[in-house]
Amino acid sequence: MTPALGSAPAPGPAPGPAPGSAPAFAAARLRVDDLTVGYPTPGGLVRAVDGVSLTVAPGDALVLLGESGSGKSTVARSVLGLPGRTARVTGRIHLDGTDLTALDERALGRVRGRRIGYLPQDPAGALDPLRRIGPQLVEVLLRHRRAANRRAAGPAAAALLARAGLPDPGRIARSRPHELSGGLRQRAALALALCGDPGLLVADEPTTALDALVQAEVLDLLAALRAEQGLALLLVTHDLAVARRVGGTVAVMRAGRIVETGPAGQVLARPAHPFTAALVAARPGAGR
Ligand SMILES: Nc1ncnc2c1ncn2[C@@H]1O[C@H](COP(=O)(O)OP(=O)(O)OP(=O)(O)O)[C@@H](O)[C@H]1O
Repeated sequence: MTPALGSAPAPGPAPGPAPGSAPAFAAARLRVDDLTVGYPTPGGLVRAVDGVSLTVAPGDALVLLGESGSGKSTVARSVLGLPGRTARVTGRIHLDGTDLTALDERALGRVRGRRIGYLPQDPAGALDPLRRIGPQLVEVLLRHRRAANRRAAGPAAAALLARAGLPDPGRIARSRPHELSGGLRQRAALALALCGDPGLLVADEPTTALDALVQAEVLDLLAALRAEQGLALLLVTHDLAVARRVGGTVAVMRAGRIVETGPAGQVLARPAHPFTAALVAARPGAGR
């Protein structure tokens, strides 16, 4: 991970220079510059994201860490080109040099799924509950032209399930989502997210619904995909233990801004910003 860029500091005591706040990495897979997202409400414009800049290089991870309502998911949804119909968005989002903010909805649709994979918290949001897993994967593989025909797509789907760490891919392919445990379902959702062979995976609280052991397995799988395939990972979490396990760079968000950014071990062990220190103090042990 390149050092991510921090945004303007939040109100409060000056934290000093944030660890790792170096210039943007030229070869960043994802580069977000001065992103601001507002939503009109009867009471005025709510600024969900306020001047966020960050980079994620191939094989690296950036964890957006913060409490509920700090704007993490809005950053993730904006990268996916889905900030919401009423959103007022300014700033730039570049993926491998392409300015996503300049694309129309049709072109963005091609980027989503193919160049950016999405792993939601709840696999039910990704998987059709009525259909078997295998045909769902086959359909997406064909749509993304990752398989020449249905006959070739079957083995490709099985390979994806294996790549997502699923034992006995044949059985999983024949299963419907409700027949699987939560951990297996999340891995199947990951296989679906990988169908387009994306360079970037956006994962929003991907392990929050899982028990600790399965959570660790899924996070380790994401680490393996980064290491082995150069997948870039943008992961949203409110959980310090998750941020610690993912490693890479942590960007701490508060009230729409990044208040501190740097290597996970450093930020969580020796927070420079009082807000990060308070987060760490509230969860003793999670940062270590
Ligand atoms: N479509 C929308 N319309 C109006 N306000 C929105 C919309 N989406 C998000 N917000 C507001 O933006 C702020 C940030 O929300 P966001 O979901 O990004 O936070 P978060 O850090 O991901 O929190 P959580 O973990 O609870 O989802 C909140 O105040 C939220 O109410």
